[in-house]
Amino acid sequence: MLVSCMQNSSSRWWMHSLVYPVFSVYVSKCSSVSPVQWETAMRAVYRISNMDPCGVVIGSIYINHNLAISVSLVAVFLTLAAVFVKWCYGFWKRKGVPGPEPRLPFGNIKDFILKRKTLGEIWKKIYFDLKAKGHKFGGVYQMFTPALVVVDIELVKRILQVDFQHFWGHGAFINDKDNLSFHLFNLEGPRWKRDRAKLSPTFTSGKMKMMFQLIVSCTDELTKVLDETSLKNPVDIKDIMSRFTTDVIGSCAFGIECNSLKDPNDDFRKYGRKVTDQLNVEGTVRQFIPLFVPHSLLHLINFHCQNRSIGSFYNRMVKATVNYRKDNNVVRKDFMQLLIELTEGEDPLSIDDIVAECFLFFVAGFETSSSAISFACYELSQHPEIQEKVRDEIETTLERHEGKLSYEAVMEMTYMDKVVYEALRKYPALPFLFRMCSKTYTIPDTDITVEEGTRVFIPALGIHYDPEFYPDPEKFDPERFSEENKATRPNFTWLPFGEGPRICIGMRFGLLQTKLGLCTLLRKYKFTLNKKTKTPLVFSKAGILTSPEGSIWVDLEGIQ
Ligand code: HEM
Repeated sequence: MLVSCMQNSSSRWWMHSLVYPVFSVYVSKCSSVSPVQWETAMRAVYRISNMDPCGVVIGSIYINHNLAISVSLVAVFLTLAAVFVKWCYGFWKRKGVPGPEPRLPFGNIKDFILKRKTLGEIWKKIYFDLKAKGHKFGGVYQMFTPALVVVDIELVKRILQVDFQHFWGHGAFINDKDNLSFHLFNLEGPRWKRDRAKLSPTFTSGKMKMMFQLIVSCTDELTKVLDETSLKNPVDIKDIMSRFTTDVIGSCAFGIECNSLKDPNDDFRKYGRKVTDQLNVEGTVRQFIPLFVPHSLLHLINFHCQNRSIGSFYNRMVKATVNYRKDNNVVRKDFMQLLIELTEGEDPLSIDDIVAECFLFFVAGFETSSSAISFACYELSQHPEIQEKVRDEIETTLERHEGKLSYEAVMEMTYMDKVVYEALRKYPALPFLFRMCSKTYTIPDTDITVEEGTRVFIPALGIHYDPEFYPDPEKFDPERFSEENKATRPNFTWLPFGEGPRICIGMRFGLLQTKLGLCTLLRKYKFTLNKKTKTPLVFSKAGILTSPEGSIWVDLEGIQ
């Protein structure tokens, strides 16, 4: 049988490639025949069967012995890979956790990798699918890595707040050799706790009041630029507001006038865009690598989350400002001053810490606030009655304050608050929150454990569009945030700033600059949506932050 099979030319090379090497080792292991004796015997078989021991001929093609071995190795490798993938994708099933079926090789994020959906939209869909089946959480896979998606609001609260000691990090990558990565968002454990406690007093309402005039100075420039650009309608509101918030953060965190409103190509804006612009391929790829590549490997290759030119720019900028202020006894009412004070006294921050925090304030502060202003403009431009109402509120409030835009006046604009809160509900800058499990956790009322090192996602966008909490969720309705309506919803259902001990430390500042940007625009102009804006809005698939594809274009009409 063996010989007749070998004499059949089409099956011969398979016998040759697969059976010979495996069989020879097997026989020599299981019997007293040595490999050399087995080799000699096989050569005899080849001679009888007319086969060439260095290769075989199929039709007119000669296949070398080495190639045959390679093919067999590939076959073995593919079999092992298939077993491995099945085992990986069985992780949640083995634990009894429900979830959508993963697909090779992207797991559950294929549409994101292929740029068909944002990551926020993917977790939102999974949230609704799980909720429809009555599940409180579900297991998903980012490529091959298992992660948990939380649906139940009680469990959201536990993870973000009550059981925080099990989930106190974002699971970010920190490179010891890159001082830019040692900022609050990335830090975990005792170091995060220490820095958070040190930085929190920097963001009290007293400190916001202190910095208020610095922001107002930037609104003066915003007014000028709006006056110039309104002559050539339509206006790219996202671009102008990004330049405005860049100037605000530049002034408050770095103590410099960066003038990106005047000069869109200013260095500060240029580097800011390098970090956050979702069209910057290198920046986007660097953002995602730590999500998918094991951190041990990233340490090995000394991976930097930012291009090194960005690191040098911010290091140079902050160190020069700190030295200048120290040498010349300059004191300014801004974040930089408060940070410099933290380099003195007990357990001081180092200059590298300050560079990292300034960098974070900039990155976390300008894009998030400018997109909040832009999305609010998008909605207001389509709801003239709401636009009119908030404008009226600004005017009547300012009348009470002798026409002066003061901190107290802005704090009294409660309808403006509702408009901004509703815009942040519909368009949260970060459409999902994430935590890394730092200590094995048993999900309450189950025997399911979440292991240390598992990423947990809270689908904020899903929660914000859940009709159980926000009926008719697509509708822009600021009244959802009246005191009576807020009281009907559970806590942890409005998450644009996160929640729990890791809630956005700059929330007050972010809201303040958002409201001031809107005030400046609303006082001088009525605005409507220009048809250059894609409606319904399409979101950019490139990065993590919620950002419109293209931009938001409005037509401005001056108010006499
Ligand atoms: C509308 C504006 C803003 C939005 C929507 C926003 C949103 C967020 C979100 C969602 C988080 C993550 C919270 C979590 O994981 O639970 C966060 C964290 C953070 N944000 Fe903001 N942010 C804004 C403005 C700012 C500003 C202006 C600053 C600083 C000047 C800032 C500094 C930070 C910092 C330092 C963290 C990390 C906190 C920590 O991990 O302890 N943010 N922000």
